[in-house]
Amino acid sequence: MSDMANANDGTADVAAAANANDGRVLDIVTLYPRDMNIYGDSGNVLTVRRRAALYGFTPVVHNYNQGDEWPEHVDIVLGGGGQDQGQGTITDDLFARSRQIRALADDGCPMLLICGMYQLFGEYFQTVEGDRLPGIGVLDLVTVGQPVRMIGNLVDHTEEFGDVVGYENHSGQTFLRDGGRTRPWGRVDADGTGNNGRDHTEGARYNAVIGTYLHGSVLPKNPRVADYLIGEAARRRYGMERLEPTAQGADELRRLDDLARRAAAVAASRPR
Ligand SMILES: NC(=O)CC[C@H](N)C(=O)O
Repeated sequence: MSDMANANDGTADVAAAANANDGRVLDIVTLYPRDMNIYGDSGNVLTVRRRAALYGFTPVVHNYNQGDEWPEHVDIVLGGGGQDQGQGTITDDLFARSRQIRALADDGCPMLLICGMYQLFGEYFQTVEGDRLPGIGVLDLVTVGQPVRMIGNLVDHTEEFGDVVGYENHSGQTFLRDGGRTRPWGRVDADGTGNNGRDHTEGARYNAVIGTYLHGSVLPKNPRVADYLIGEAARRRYGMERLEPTAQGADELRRLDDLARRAAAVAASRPR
C-alpha cells in the first residue's frame, strides 16, 4: 500500500532525488485554484510537480488564492481557466499582485497561463455582456467576448515544441498588439480557432511566459512543455544548464512520455 501511495504522489522520487540533485526545492505557485481551474487545468500542476521530482527536485506547490500570502520564492507560475464569473472574482487580488508578477515575468520566471488566466495576463478581457475586466499587462494583447463559443480539440503548431495538443473552450477572442513584445505561441489549421478564429494564431509568448487556450490538461499530453518550464526554473534559480533524471526517474519519464504521445495522438485525431 505504501508503494502505491509513493508511486502516485511522487514521494519516492523525492527521496531518490536526494542523491541525484540534492533535492533542490522548486517553488511552484498555482494562481487562484479555487476560482480558476476548469477542464482539468489542475493536471498541469500535478504534471510539473511529478516531473520535477523525477528530475531530482523537491517540488513545493503553493496554492495562492485571494488574500493569501505571496510565497517568498517563486520558480514557476501556473494559472488555469475560469468562467467569466470566476475571472471577475479574482481580478482585484490579481491586480494587487500585478507588480510582483510583472517583475517575475521580466526576470525570466517561467509561467504557463491557460485561457481565463491567459486573458487576464493581457490588457483586458471584455465579456460578451460588455463588462471590461482589467488585465495585468504582462502580455500585449486584448480579449473581447463574442456570442459563439470556440470549442474543440486543437493542434497548435509551435516552432519551439512542435505540435502541442489540447482542448479549447472560450468565448473570448484574443488579439495580439502589433509591434508589441509578445508574439504568438503557434498557429492553428483552418479547423481550429485558437486566439480568435481569424488570424490562425494560438497563444502568446513573452520571455519564459506562455499563454494559451489549451486545456485538456495540456501538460500531461505535452510533457516537453512541462520540461521547458522546469528547465527554465532550474536555470534561473540554480544556474543549471540541463535537466537530469534521477536513476528511478528515467524509466518513469519514458513511460509517461509514451502515454503522453498516445494521448496526444488520440486527441489530434478527433479535432472537433
Ligand atoms: N475556458 C476559459 O477559461 C474561459 C475563459 C473566458 N471565460 C471565456 O469564455 O473566454
